[in-house]
Amino acid sequence: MSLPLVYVLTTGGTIAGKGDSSVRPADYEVGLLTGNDLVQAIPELAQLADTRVIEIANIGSQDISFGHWKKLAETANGLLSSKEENIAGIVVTHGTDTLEETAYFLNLTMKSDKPVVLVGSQRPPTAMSTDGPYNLYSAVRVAIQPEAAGKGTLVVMNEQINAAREVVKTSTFRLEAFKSGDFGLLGYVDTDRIVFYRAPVRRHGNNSEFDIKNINELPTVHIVYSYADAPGTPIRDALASGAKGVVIAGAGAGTLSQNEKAAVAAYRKTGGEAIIMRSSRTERARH
Ligand SMILES: NC(=O)C[C@H](N)C(=O)O
Repeated sequence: MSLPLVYVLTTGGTIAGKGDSSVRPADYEVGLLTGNDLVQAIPELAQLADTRVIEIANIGSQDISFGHWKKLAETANGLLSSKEENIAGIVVTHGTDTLEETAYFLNLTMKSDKPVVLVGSQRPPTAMSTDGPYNLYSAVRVAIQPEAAGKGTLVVMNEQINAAREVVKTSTFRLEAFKSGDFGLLGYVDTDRIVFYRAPVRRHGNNSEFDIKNINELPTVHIVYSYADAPGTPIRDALASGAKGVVIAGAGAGTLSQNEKAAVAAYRKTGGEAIIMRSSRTERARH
């Protein structure tokens, strides 16, 4: 019997990093190992799946841009709808710093219910007790799991499965880096089985909001973080730079300082058309 086919799309990050010392897991450079290096370092994968690698980039995830997202989304959609190859699922390796943003972008643009699983690591493969290879092995296990289909883009790290719509990085260096706030994780990757406890019901997969083919650029939207007595300068500068929108992460339920309110009011008087949204910096804003 043939093994399920999984494409591994690689973008870089710590999971593809290299350091000089195995006992200093935070000292390394990202993006030095190729996609093939990552897969070949895990011979056990050959018993699980037929894995094929496509390198999208090899960079730190702070440098991921819209161009990478477009290429990732189009590549993944193309592969998943292929008539020639029966693909079980897709794994995307990624730096953890902005992994949640790429995961959410794919959640909004995938046109297939087959699993798309993002994975990264907190320690490079050269570190003692690296989490990279086991996270990647776990991600491939989830990508070939029939139950993982229809749950939107997933993030698998540290034996946990989270939904792209909800997950955020909550720790700079600890292995349990990703959490899904109020909603919690979707399931676990255990050694003997993969267990799901819940499924996201918001739009994704075949029913996702956007068609990437029609999107060639994203409007510039600045995010301004508010605090007590915050000046209005960042809001004024963002609007003066021609941004299409400004999202203010206000305090509490979205309150602004006097200076920020004045900056917004002054802009309104100019008749400018930028959209200004008040959001909240609290961790548990109304969803
Ligand atoms: N753990 C990581 O992958 C962090 C790294 N700076 C990145 O996001 O590329």
